[in-house]
Amino acid sequence: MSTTHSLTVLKLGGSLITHKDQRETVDWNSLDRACATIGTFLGDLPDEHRLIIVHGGGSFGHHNAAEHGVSSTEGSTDARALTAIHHAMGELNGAVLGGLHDHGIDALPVRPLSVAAQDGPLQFPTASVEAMLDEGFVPVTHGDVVVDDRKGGTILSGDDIVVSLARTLGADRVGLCSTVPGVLDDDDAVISQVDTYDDVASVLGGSDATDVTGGMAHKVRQLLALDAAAAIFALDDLSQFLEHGTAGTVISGHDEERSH
Ligand SMILES: Nc1ncnc2c1ncn2[C@@H]1O[C@H](COP(=O)(O)OP(=O)(O)OP(=O)(O)O)[C@@H](O)[C@H]1O
Ligand SMILES: C=C(C)CCOP(=O)(O)O
Repeated sequence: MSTTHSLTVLKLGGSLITHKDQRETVDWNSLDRACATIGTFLGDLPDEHRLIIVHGGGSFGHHNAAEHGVSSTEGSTDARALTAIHHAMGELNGAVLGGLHDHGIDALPVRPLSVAAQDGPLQFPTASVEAMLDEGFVPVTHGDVVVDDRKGGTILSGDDIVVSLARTLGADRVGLCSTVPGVLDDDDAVISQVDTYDDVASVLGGSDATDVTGGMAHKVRQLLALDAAAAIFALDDLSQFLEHGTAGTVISGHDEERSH
């Protein structure tokens, strides 16, 4: 892909676009607000700016995966169960695509189970994503089931896909939009910058809701392993992130040793 294009990888968190504590329930209001904000931004964009959207599982993926005992570390060889989890993620992907289309965004689905493999490191081929970007589409991919070396199928977090795509395609901006305004300290104040995992290890937890991929601690670990600066923020700051590339908590630096 030509390096003259600026690329943003944005994750819409499952906590944001679903009611994570209610099985398979889309948060239509938040989803529509996010899509409207993205639509406004893309409407103002010069042609050379490109966007990839990744979404999480929320009450679609995590509930299904937990019921079947599948997580990012616990695999299953039950094809019916793995298909059910993948199917639930497809329903949520359809809702996200619909919301984006409603706001004039030329979004197309990319289903990870069909293209990715967890063979030690994640293998996520990008030919289809790059072709979509080249043709002016917005690829929309998501956390999913992935076939994992010697484990059957495990759960691939959208956060891992963000990092993989950002690294492979050399993203300029990386953002995770969730329900929290950033990484919070013990007093619930937003920590503006994180440079090492140890800086924030004591305040990091999982997710308040059912979550099989590790919640906030996993996000920070993953983003620290990325060369590009990344941001974690809430919906109110989505517009600022899209326009300026920073919002909420900025995670910077290549803290690879501590990120594994
Ligand atoms: N120090 C912290 N600061 C902010 N949130 C934290 C912290 N520690 C744990 N959390 C939890 O992390 C959650 C966000 O992670 P979660 O994985 O639910 O987000 P998401 O990406 O929107 O959802 P999904 O994983 O379904 O895509 C918050 O709702 C909060 O419960
Ligand atoms: C639980 C499934 C299937 C996807 C998890 O993706 P995440 O919500 O980004 O961690």
